[in-house]
Amino acid sequence: MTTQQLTNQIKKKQSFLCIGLDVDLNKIPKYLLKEEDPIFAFNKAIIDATHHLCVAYKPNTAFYEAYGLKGWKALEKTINYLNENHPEIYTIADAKRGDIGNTSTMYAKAFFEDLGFDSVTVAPYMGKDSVEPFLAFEDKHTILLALTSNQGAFDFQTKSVDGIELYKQVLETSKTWKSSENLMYVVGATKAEYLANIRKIVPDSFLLVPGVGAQGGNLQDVCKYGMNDSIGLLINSSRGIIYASQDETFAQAAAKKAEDLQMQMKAELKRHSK
Ligand SMILES: O=C(O)c1cc(=O)[nH]c(=O)n1[C@@H]1O[C@H](COP(=O)(O)O)[C@@H](O)[C@H]1O
Repeated sequence: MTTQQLTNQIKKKQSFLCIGLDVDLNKIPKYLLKEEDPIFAFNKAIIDATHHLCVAYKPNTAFYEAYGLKGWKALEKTINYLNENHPEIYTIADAKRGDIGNTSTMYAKAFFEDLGFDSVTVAPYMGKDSVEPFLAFEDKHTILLALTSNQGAFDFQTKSVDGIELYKQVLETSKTWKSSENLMYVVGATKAEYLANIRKIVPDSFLLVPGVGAQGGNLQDVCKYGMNDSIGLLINSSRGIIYASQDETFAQAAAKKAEDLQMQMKAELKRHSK
């Protein structure tokens, strides 16, 4: 999917919500554990109840890999379900990969070709030749970690090297890489005050912003500092939506939480268009 198509969906749905499908078998309703594939049953119910309220889904692969072959099968069924039933929805494999070139190519094939995701999250630490293999895939996006939502972001990302903070160097340097038009960046919602400076470096790029909901990030602040002329934001919430209830009403409860965020996004879009 192109960024223009994504922006069109955002305008149509009045939403730039990304729902994180981070499925933990200890947190889903107990009665689903009787299903042959409880992870997929949970995801299907969440997708069926929320697809009109969001423009993207982001399964974090850790939550699937943790369950071995069964988990990976559930991930495959989830992406196939999305691509077959909701091709207009943007999909993110949150895998945080990145390695030497030939290995990165295999990671990229796994998520773009075999599973058919629109994008994958990638760590920038190993540099240009670890990221360019992902960028080489046409109409696919590489979402590079820039400034993450966690406390540990201050260990390295905000430290200065030659007088410039590392996350700024990631943004600046990555713009020089081959096919850099296929880049998006992760910026944590908990670091909204950094967004104004980030926008000076990457004014046009899409930003994936996790950390509203369970991690306490503020949607309005993210919009104030991070929205650009074509919106340019995907705001993710995982636990805050999918675990709204643990009984039979879980999917409707998730839809209610998603709707709360979508309404706030609609208000932000209205404010932005004035
Ligand atoms: O790349 C990510 O999506 C990510 C980056 C980051 O800086 N912080 C962050 O929380 N995430 C992911 O976003 C999701 C946040 O989940 P909740 O805190 O439950 O909304 C998890 O899948 C995290 O792995």
